[in-house]
Amino acid sequence: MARIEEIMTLAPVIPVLVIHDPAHARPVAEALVAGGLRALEVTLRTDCALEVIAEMAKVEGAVVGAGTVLNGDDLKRSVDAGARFIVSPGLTTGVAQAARASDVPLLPGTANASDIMRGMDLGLSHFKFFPAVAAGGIPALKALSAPFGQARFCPTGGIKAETATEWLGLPAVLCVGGSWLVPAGAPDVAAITARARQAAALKG
Ligand SMILES: O=C(O)C(=O)C[C@H](O)[C@H](O)COP(=O)(O)O
Repeated sequence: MARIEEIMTLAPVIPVLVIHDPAHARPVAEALVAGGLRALEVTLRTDCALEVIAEMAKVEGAVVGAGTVLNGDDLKRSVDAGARFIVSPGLTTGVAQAARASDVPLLPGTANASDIMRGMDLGLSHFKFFPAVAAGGIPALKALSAPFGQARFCPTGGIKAETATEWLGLPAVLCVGGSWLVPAGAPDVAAITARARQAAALKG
């Protein structure tokens, strides 16, 4: 099993997190883990993201990764902060090589057949499908995954609690990603845990 597959199968949903205050890191991670979601994607969209990764990595049961990783430097900084997996909106040779050099599992974004073929050339078989809804939704991923029998996906982008089940029903889909679990602002930990619990119980 590819190591990224172990992360993709910890739970049906990977929360995509945009955290603006390092003080929110631990309560958010604890609330998500309490609800049954262990793989947490902290996007490098905020200035404090690396600090957030380091804080969340201290939470028991959390498997913290970095998202919005755009190049090898982002990747190395994320791994140094404690990221145990890497998510990228796209797929570049630079990011793939940096992931191999750091020996960290990579979930790179793909949106078409050429992206997937380039990933396969780089030895990858597990991909994010991004932006999932805007790139054609379920019909697009069904059609795309047909020629690539071994490929497995984490669709992300535009997926919500109400639509996740349908995506999870596709045989090539191991999990979905989404930002709906943790809305912006001061964290309401009870609400986050409730949403996480609901997400963790989703079945394909
Ligand atoms: O930041 C990144 O690395 C991305 O690739 C984008 C995120 O995964 C999506 O923006 C999440 O999508 P929503 O669940 O629709 O908010």
